[in-house]
Amino acid sequence: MIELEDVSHSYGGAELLSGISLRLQPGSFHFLTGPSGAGKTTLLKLCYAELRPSRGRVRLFGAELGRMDRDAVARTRRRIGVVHQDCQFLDHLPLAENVSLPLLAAGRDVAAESENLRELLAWVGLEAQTASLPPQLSGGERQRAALARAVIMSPDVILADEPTGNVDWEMSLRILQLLIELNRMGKAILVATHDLNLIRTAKAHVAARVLRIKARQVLLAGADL
Ligand SMILES: Nc1ncnc2c1ncn2[C@@H]1O[C@H](COP(=O)(O)OP(=O)(O)OP(=O)(O)O)[C@@H](O)[C@H]1O
Repeated sequence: MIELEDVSHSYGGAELLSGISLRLQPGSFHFLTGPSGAGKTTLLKLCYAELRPSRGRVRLFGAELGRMDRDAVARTRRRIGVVHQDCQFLDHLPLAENVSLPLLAAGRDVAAESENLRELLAWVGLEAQTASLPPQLSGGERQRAALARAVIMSPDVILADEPTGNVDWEMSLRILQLLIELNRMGKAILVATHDLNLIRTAKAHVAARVLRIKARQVLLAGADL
């Protein structure tokens, strides 16, 4: 679904990621870990074509990114749901409208999908907060809203950047459970996280691979994690 082949990325001439090869297949579950500043967010951005690599090839659903025009990239990105590290909501719009923004951006009839939206918000446990503005939400509520927004287009792949960054352990487990449910529906999941306890807990429930960024490379972590 998403394939990186010998990909490198530089910011301002300094190479951050070097010769990365990675393949996210349907139904796979990956964690991506590594020290702060190692390039986890950058790698996710390469996976959803927010960034183009300085070198190497990115293939999305079989099509080579370098050969896609802007429309094709936009269409392809709808198949990838992203949970951003800082959630990125529009603070003046109620939660339900924020979550349905991807539908609007794709030109879909939001009113016709209100039942799906209601079900999705119930699934993440936010049915009582639909009219709340983002600044009125707790960290855990924001993270679950970000997850709902990431999946509203029924993507095939979900990329989550520190989805449990600012929440307590109980809420981390709840968010993990939602990601595991999505994986059981057949979606490929990639979660960038610092939280090794979260990874260990997940591995008891799902066959997850752990990738670690070290010295500009991505390595498959051992079973000791
Ligand atoms: N647009 C940019 N221009 C220049 N440098 C950047 C840019 N984006 C990120 N960087 C730098 O690249 C490095 C990696 O950043 P990135 O956000 O990918 O790391 P990360 O592993 O996700 O970090 P964290 O765990 O702290 O979120 C950092 O040193 C950062 O300052």
